[in-house]
Amino acid sequence: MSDNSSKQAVRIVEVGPRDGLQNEKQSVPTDVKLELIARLADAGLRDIEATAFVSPKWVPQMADHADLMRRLPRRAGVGYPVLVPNLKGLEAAIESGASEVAVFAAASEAFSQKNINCSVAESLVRFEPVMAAARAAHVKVRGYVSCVVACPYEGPVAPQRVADVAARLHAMGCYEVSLGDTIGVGTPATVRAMLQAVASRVPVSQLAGHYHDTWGMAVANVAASYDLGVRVFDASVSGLGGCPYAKGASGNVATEDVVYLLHGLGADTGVDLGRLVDTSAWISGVLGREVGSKVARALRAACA
Ligand SMILES: CC(C)(COP(=O)([O-])OP(=O)([O-])OC[C@H]1O[C@@H](n2cnc3c(N)ncnc32)[C@H](O)[C@@H]1OP(=O)([O-])[O-])[C@@H](O)C(=O)NCCC(=O)NCCSC(=O)C[C@@](C)(O)CC(=O)[O-]
Repeated sequence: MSDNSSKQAVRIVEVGPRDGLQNEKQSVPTDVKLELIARLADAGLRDIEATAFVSPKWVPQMADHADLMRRLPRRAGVGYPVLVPNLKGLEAAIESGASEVAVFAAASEAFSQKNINCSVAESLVRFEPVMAAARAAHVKVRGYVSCVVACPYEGPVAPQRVADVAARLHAMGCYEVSLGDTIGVGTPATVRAMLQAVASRVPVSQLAGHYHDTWGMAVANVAASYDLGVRVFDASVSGLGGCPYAKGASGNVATEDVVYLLHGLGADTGVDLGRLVDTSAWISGVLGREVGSKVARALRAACA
C-alpha cells in the first residue's frame, strides 16, 4: 500500500462533460454524456461538472440538462456541479436535483456581453438573487471569472480587474473562485501576476486554476499556480472543449496531463491515470477525434 499521508492533496474538477462538450458541433446523446460521467467517476474523479442550465438557444449542446441531471445516478462522495447564469437556471437545476452550481462572470466587458448578454456589473447584480436562493436551498455555489489573462475581443486584461471580480464573487458567498484563461494565452509569468493580484483579495485556498491549452502553456500554468499554493485545478478529459463565445479558444488542459504533472510533483489527486486514459480513448473514439492529451498518447504507446 502506498503512503499518501505526506502528499499534498489536489482536487481536480473535471469539466469535460460541460466545458468539453458545450462546443461540439455534432450532437452528443445524453446516454454518451452519462456514460462519460460514470467512467470519470470510476477513474477516481470526485468533482464532475455535469452540464449547464443555460439557454438552449445560446448553447444547444446543453439543452438536455434537466434530462441528464434526472437520469444521473448519484454516487457517494462525488459532486456534480452545474453552471447557472441566472435565477431561472438555478431553479431548473435545483428542480432536477443539483446540489452544487456555478455562476460565471468575466473580467472583460466585451466577453461578458458576448457570453451572457449583459455587462460585468449587471451579471454581478444578477447573481445576488441566485446566491440568496441557493443559500436558502443549501446549494453550494462556485464562481468563475473568465478572461483572467486576456479577452478575445479586448486583448490583455489587467490583473487588478480580475481581482475585483473574483473578490466580488467571493464576498457574495462563492466557496471557491475558478480563474479561467478562456483563450489559453497565459504564460507562467502572466498567470503568476494575475494570481498574486487575486490572492491579495481572496485566500489562495479558495482559488482554482482553469486553463485552456490553446497556446500549449496550460500545463506550465498549472505548475506555476501549484508553486503559488493553488490546490484546485479544472481540467477536461482528452483536452476536450472551448467556449462557443470565445473566438479561437480551444480545449481545456487535458485531465490526464494535469494528473501526470501533479503526481510527478508528489501530489495526490485520487485519480487512477490508467482508467482515465482508457476513458480519454473511449470518448475520443465516440467523438471521432484524436486523443488530445500527450500523456494519454504516450501511455497508450508504451502499453501497446
Ligand atoms: C444568460 C442568458 C440566458 C441571457 O440570454 P438573454 O437572451 O439575454 O436572456 P433572456 O432573459 O432575454 O432570455 C432569452 C430566452 O432564453 C430563456 N432563458 C433565459 N435563461 C435561461 C436559462 N437559464 N435556461 C434556459 N432558458 C433560459 C428565456 O426563457 C428566453 O426564452 P424565450 O422566451 O425566448 O423562449 C444567455 O446569454 C445564456 O444562456 N448564456 C450562456 C452562454 C454559455 O453557456 N457560455 C458557455 C459557458 S461559460 C464558459 O464556458 C467559460 C468558463 C466557465 O468555462 C470559464 C472559462 O473558460 O473562461
